[in-house]
Amino acid sequence: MNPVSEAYRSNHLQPNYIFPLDFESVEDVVPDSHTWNSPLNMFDIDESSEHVIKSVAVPVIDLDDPNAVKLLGQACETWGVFHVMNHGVPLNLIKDIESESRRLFSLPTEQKLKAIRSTGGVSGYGLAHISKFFPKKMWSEGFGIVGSPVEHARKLWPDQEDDYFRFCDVVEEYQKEMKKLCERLMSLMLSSLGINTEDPNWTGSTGEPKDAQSLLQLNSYPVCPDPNMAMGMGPHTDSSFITVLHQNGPGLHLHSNQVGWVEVPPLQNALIVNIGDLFTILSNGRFVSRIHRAGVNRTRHRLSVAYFYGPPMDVKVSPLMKLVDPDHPPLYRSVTWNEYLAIKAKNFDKALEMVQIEDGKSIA
Ligand SMILES: C=C1C[C@]23C[C@@]1(O)CC[C@H]2[C@@]12CCC[C@@](C)(C(=O)O1)[C@H]2[C@@H]3C(=O)O
Ligand SMILES: O=C(O)CCC(=O)C(=O)O
Ligand SMILES: [Fe+2]
Repeated sequence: MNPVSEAYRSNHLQPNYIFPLDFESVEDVVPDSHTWNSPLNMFDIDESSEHVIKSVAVPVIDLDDPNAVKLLGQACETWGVFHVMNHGVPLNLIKDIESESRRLFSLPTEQKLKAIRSTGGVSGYGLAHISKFFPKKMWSEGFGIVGSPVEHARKLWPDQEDDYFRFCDVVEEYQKEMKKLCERLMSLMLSSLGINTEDPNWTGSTGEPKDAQSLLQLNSYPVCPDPNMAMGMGPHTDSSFITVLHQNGPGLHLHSNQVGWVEVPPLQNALIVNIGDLFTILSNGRFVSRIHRAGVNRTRHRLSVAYFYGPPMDVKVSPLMKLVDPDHPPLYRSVTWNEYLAIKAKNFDKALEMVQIEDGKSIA
């Protein structure tokens, strides 16, 4: 038996939605399992606009601009997505994480499957978690890294010490820079809401400062013989406070009820920032977590690197007191990131509604 089918077979206890397509064996048609030609009917998106992608410029914010705080606030309230320039992340590090990611996804399928994510796990190789909500599979593969990349690298490059160390060094440096950037962005965005936080750490019930949690997600979208029939990553909102994204080519689309699908092209030297559901809760609905998706293309292997930044897992997130008054009652109940992920794992596109307060009560 070929080693790839053997790996799939020996992992038969894994739910099917974790396994990406074996892209090495794809010829010139999109298999039925990956053909997205039926209406999805999620997030109440008008599916007649599915293939119409408009180019409307999303905000570009220069962190060196003296008006950055005000501009960030406006972008978060209207778009929920923006490009950020002068972000302080070394540009050669962004190139390096992209090439490490390319090296990882270029490994033989058999090797990548050695680092397959466990059921219910977050770290390792596999299809994005949201895959289980869609009737068809997504044209992508992903790799999640929480904390140290060492265990993964050992499985991926067991006998190549140089490859192993290079991957770990770049991932660790990128995680460090992303954490710094996210702390800075969070503080600027909170300032735009009139909240001043000197200390980016979170204080739990014990009074001990706690560190934010994060996940580094490498996404790969192999070339596709019929891009109009396939979907790289289905429509979703992120759960984080914020997500910082690097993409090596066009493919990110965001959705607005007024405009429909909008292309977010890569901008040189910029990173993309996305507001996640937990920031919508924290800001009492002022900041928008925008529905987005990733398309695929015929000629270019697209890569994206997403850094999800959120609160410590056991810290409750609720609308900030300063944003709540008789005219602005709390719109959401308090939840930890873990609780919210569990609600999202069951209710997906309805998760934010489930923690909404109506008449003083929430549904979930
Ligand atoms: C912490 C998390 C955010 C995430 C769900 C998860 O538990 C682990 C994977 C994350 C990720 C990465 C790819 C896109 C995404 C929507 C998905 O399917 O898995 C996000 C999730 C999210 O933001 O909800
Ligand atoms: O690849 C992209 O452009 C989008 C990826 C994404 O939305 C995610 O990882 O949450
Ligand atoms: Fe996303």
